[in-house]
Amino acid sequence: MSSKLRVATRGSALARAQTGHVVAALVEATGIEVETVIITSEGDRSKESLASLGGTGVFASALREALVAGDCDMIVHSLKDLPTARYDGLVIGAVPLREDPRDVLCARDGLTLDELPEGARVGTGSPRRVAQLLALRPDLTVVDIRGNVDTRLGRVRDGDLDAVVLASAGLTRLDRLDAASEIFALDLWPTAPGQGALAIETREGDSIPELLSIEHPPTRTAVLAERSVLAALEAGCAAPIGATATVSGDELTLAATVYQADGAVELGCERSARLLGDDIHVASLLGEAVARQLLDDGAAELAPVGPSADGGADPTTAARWPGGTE
Ligand SMILES: NCc1[nH]cc(CCC(=O)O)c1CC(=O)O
Repeated sequence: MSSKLRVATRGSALARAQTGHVVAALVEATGIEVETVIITSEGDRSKESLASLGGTGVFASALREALVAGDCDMIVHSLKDLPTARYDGLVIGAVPLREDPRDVLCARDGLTLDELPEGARVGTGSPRRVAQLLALRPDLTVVDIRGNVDTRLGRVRDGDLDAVVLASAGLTRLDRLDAASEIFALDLWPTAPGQGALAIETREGDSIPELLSIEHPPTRTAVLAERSVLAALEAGCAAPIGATATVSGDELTLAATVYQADGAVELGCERSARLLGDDIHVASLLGEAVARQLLDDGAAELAPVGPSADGGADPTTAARWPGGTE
């Protein structure tokens, strides 16, 4: 690799902030020179729903094409937005220490979920968050919203919504965690596989030793277990699934929950495994075991997951499951 690294990112404030943190850490640890390249994708430009743009990966594909073409050496992604399927010729070159994986409520007047008035309007574009909100507060009016973090917070500030649900990690990276009025505990409110974590994607076969300085193996192991559930359920980033894994000593624990779209029914499964050398292998096996248990318990009947879910082409599935994303 040349002595200068070119790091690509989406242009949103959140993407630029998280890339800035990665670049600062790389420079501080290794002294290497880093250039940041901003790439605008169809997902950033379009106001269409993400499902109509092709769903999973609309943000990642323009960046990945640039990486494959050699226009940059690495990409900084939000791990939860990265499709689980392998992309030919690319690998996850580093996974840094994860930020807080929890979701938060950002409500007017500092209100908590319990304190929101009956029928309050709460914005989110994520089917998981819709189901979680309705499971706890079936009376709420959930409003499908898109846009960056600032736009979403603006709709509460302007009085158009009573609250929005956002990731703590994104707010922290934008220095806006002050907008949070309640933090949801993970055992009550598991979040998206990979939430709070970043993925540094590189070309397979490239050697970039500087990345070792920001790699955090327990985070890689945990997010791999979470993503392995998603992959084994054959679900995408828009599926109403929460998954949370933690590494404590040599023990990996994974809890996953699949929701019915309206939050009226949910299925959970939690398992642990000992990490004995090949962490990556253990993590993917644990994810598969949890997914198999969820399918045995009827996950495919609750949500469009598993081999019978064909990506929304079935009109009954599409009707049950409005497009959206995390
Ligand atoms: N798809 C949007 C997105 N992708 C990553 C984050 C937050 C940061 C993270 O989870 O790493 C967000 C915003 C949100 O969900 O509130």
